[in-house]
Parts: sequence; C-alpha cells; structure tokens
Amino acid sequence: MSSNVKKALVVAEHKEGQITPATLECVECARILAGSLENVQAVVLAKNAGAAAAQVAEFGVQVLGFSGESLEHYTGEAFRNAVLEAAETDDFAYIVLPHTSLGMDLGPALAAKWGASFISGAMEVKPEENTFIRPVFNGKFSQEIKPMADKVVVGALPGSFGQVEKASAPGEVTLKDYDKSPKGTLYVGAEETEGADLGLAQAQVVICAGRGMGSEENIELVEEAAALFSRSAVAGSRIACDMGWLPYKAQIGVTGQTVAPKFYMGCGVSGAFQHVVGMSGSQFVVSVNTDPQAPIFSISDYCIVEDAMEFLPAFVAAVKEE
Ligand SMILES: Cc1cc2nc3c(=O)[nH]c(=O)nc-3n(C[C@H](O)[C@H](O)[C@H](O)COP(=O)(O)OP(=O)(O)OC[C@H]3O[C@@H](n4cnc5c(N)ncnc54)[C@H](O)[C@@H]3O)c2cc1C
Repeated sequence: MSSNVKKALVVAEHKEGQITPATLECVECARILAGSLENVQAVVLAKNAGAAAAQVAEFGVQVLGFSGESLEHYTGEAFRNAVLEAAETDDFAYIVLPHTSLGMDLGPALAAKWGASFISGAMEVKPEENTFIRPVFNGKFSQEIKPMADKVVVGALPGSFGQVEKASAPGEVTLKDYDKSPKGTLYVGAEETEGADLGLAQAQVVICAGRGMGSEENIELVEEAAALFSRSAVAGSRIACDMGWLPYKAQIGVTGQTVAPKFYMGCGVSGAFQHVVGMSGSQFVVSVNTDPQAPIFSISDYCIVEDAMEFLPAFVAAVKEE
C-alpha cells in the first residue's frame, strides 16, 4: 500500500438497532477522502455491537464493534474514549462522523484528544487539495477550509454525500468486549418528549411553520392547510419549536426529524441548511416567504413571495372550492 494513502475511520450511528442513513453517507464521505473503501473502516459502539456491525459491513467496509455496558447509551466521555481506542488500531488520518446531535457533541471532543482539526458540517471534501467545504450563514455562502493539523475529524452534513451502495461481499467484522467505564459521566436516563405522534415520517403532505408565522395563534392557519389533505402532518422549524408553537417532535432538520413527503410546504421558513437536510428528500416543495432572497427558494419548485398569513387562508379557501 502506498505511503500517501490516508485511511479513514467512520463512527457509525445507529438507532433502535438500525444503522442510520447518515452513517452510510459518512462511509461515502470516507471513501472519497481515503480514495477507496479498502482504506475505510467503521467502528460500532453498543451494548451488543454485533448486529449493527454486520449491517455496516454489508457496505463493504471492515468493521470493529465494541460491546459494553458503558456503550449502551451515548455519553460523550465513553464514546470518545472508545473511538480513540479504535483509532489506535491503524494509521488513520480521518475520523468521519455524522453532523447530527451525536457528531456535534462527539466531534470536537475527539479532535481535541486526537490532536486533529475538526471540520463540522462538511458538505463536500476535496482530499487532493486538502480542502473541506461547508455552508455558512444559513447556506447563503459556502466556506472552504484547509485544516492545519495532519489529522482531521470530519462532521459529514446529512444529505450532502449520498449513501454508499451495498457491496457484493461484506467487509470483515471484528467484535471486542469493551469493559471501560467513564469516570466523570453517569447516564441517568432519557425520556421521550410528550405529545402525540405526529406521523411525520409517514406523512405524504407536510406543512411546515417557521418563525415567519409570527405567533402561536397563527399555527392554526398551518393546521387548517394540513387538514385539507389525508396522510398530512404539521411540522416546524427549530425556531418554531423553540418558541413553543409546536412540540419538538414536529421539528424537521439535522437535530429533528427527516421527512420525504410527496408535498412539503414551508410557511415563513428561511431554509437554513440545518432545516433543509431534514426535508430535501421531499418530492415537491412549495415555499411561502416575504423575502424573495430566502435560501429556501433555491430548493423550491414553487416560490411564493407573500405574507403567509395572507396566503394560507386564500390557499385553504381555494383548495376547498376545488
Ligand atoms: C447546531 C444547530 C442545529 C440546528 N438544527 C436545526 C434543525 O434541526 N431544524 C431547523 O429547522 N433548524 C435548526 N437549526 C436552526 C437553523 O440554523 C435556523 O436558525 C432555523 O432553521 C431557522 O428557522 P426559521 O426558518 O423558522 O426562522 P428564520 O431563519 O428566522 O426565518 C424566518 C423566515 O420567515 C420569513 N418571513 C417573515 N415574515 C413572514 C411572513 N409574514 N410570511 C412569510 N414569510 C415570512 C422571513 O423572510 C424568513 O425567511 C439548528 C441550528 C444549529 C446551530
């Protein structure tokens, strides 16, 4: 193997025993960085890592699975120590992890301990130029970054890399017991957010409220629009949820839910990349925004430059008339 090959280690993310789509994008990002899947390995951390490790291996990468009580639930300290131990098993130049809640928390801690640069929210990588590109200012600009350190931890922005395809032969899986416990962190528990299941994942029509809706009272307009369609759901941007207008279960985006409905309508949503990665799989996108320069218009099929409080009642009336 040539000495300029730079190997990449992917930190696999899994929920309820299933590898997340963002992990498969990380494998693709790592493949680009390392030049070939042969130079990519993945690490799976779990109480019992076997099943999730086998899922990742189906994509043709070698997988190291650490199983241990301290890895049953995410804690920054335990996961950081376990990933660093995995990183010592070979001469890696990159650690790639998804730019999700996990990656945003774990990435900086890994980089600090590993002596690496940390590039968060990377949407493109150019290893031959040692350049990483990420969106800034809600996606209105992109920034090119050249890391100073030899090693780089990369947070791959979901929705940017495409998922790696299944391989004809699975990669090798090595499973190890991991019995180290974190010294300064104790996992106490997690509670699911209260509120009804909004059925966002199954919805074919999603009407999404953003800060531009102005107040909680105006969310009724969004609900009325959603009620026009069967298999529909109301969603919100993070700001709409932070304001308490909608429950957190309704949040779409990198720290919320991912939806791929047939029809998405954003009302007073600017189109920050953290939101867009959660809805970019929508088949038909309509956006209502008073600002003709709103970034969401660049990914919309129909751009309606209008006050949402004027548009929505007219929209509801028109659909009812049909
Ligand atoms: C680590 C991190 C994670 C994040 N995760 C998420 C996430 O998961 N999901 C998410 O959504 N965001 C997320 N964000 C926040 C994200 O960066 C944006 O701040 C957020 O998406 C903006 O929400 P918004 O579009 O509702 O509000 P704004 O960006 O304030 O946009 C409001 C829009 O409404 C328009 N408007 C104003 N008045 C009207 C009107 N009367 N009629 C029509 N349009 C009007 C404005 O022109 C503007 O474009 C995250 C941020 C960080 C830092």
